[in-house]
Amino acid sequence: MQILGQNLAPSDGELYLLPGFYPNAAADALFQDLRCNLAWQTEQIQIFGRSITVPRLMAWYGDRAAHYRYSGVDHSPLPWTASLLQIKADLDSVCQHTFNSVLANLYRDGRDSMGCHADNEPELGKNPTIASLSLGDSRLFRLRHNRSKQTLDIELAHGDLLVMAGTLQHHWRHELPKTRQTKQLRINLTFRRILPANSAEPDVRH
Ligand SMILES: O=C(O)CCC(=O)C(=O)O
Ligand SMILES: [Fe+2]
Repeated sequence: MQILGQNLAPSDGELYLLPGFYPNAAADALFQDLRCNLAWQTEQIQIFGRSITVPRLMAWYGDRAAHYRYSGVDHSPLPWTASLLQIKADLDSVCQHTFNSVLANLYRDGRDSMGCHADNEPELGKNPTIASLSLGDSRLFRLRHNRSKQTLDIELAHGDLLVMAGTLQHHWRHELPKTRQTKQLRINLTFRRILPANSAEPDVRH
C-alpha cells in the first residue's frame, strides 16, 4: 500500500496516516451531516453473561449482504446515506480497495471510549484493510503490540484518515482510551470489507 506513504508500524503490519485527508471546510460539512443524519444508538453487549452498555453511540451502514457479528451482537447494516457513499468512493479510490460497510462511532466526550481490541473477526478475511476517518474533536489512538507490548500513540484530528492493513490485526491491538481532558464530540468511521457469509477464507483465525 505504498500509495499511502510511509508505513508507521515498526513491525508486523501496515499503518498509514493521511492528516487532513478532508480539509477543514469539507470535514466540517461531513461532521454536521453525520451527526444529524446517522441513526446513532446505544448498544448492549454481553460479557461473561452480563449485559453492558458500550461507552459511545454506534451505527452500522453498508451493502445489504454485509452482515457483521462482533462482541456477540449481529449487525445488520442500514442502507448507505449519500454522505457515507461519497466518503466510501473517496476511500475506495485512495486505498484502491472496495469497502462494503462502515461502522460509525460517536464519542460524546472524554468519558466515551473504545477498549483494546483487534479487528480480526473471520468475516473480515485474513489481512483486512480498514480505513478509519476521524471528524470532530481530536483523540489519542493507541496501538499495542501483542508480544513486545510496544505502544504507538497517534493523535487523530478532524479530517484525518488512518489506514490499517497487511498483518497488523494479527500482531497489534488498538484502543481509544478515556481521557480527563475536556473533549467535545468526535465521530469515527471505520470502513471495512465484509466477506459473504459462506466464503470466509479457509485459514482465518477464530
Ligand atoms: O474511534 C476510533 O478511532 C477507533 C475505532 C475502532 O477501532 C473500530 O471501530 O474498530
Ligand atoms: Fe478497531
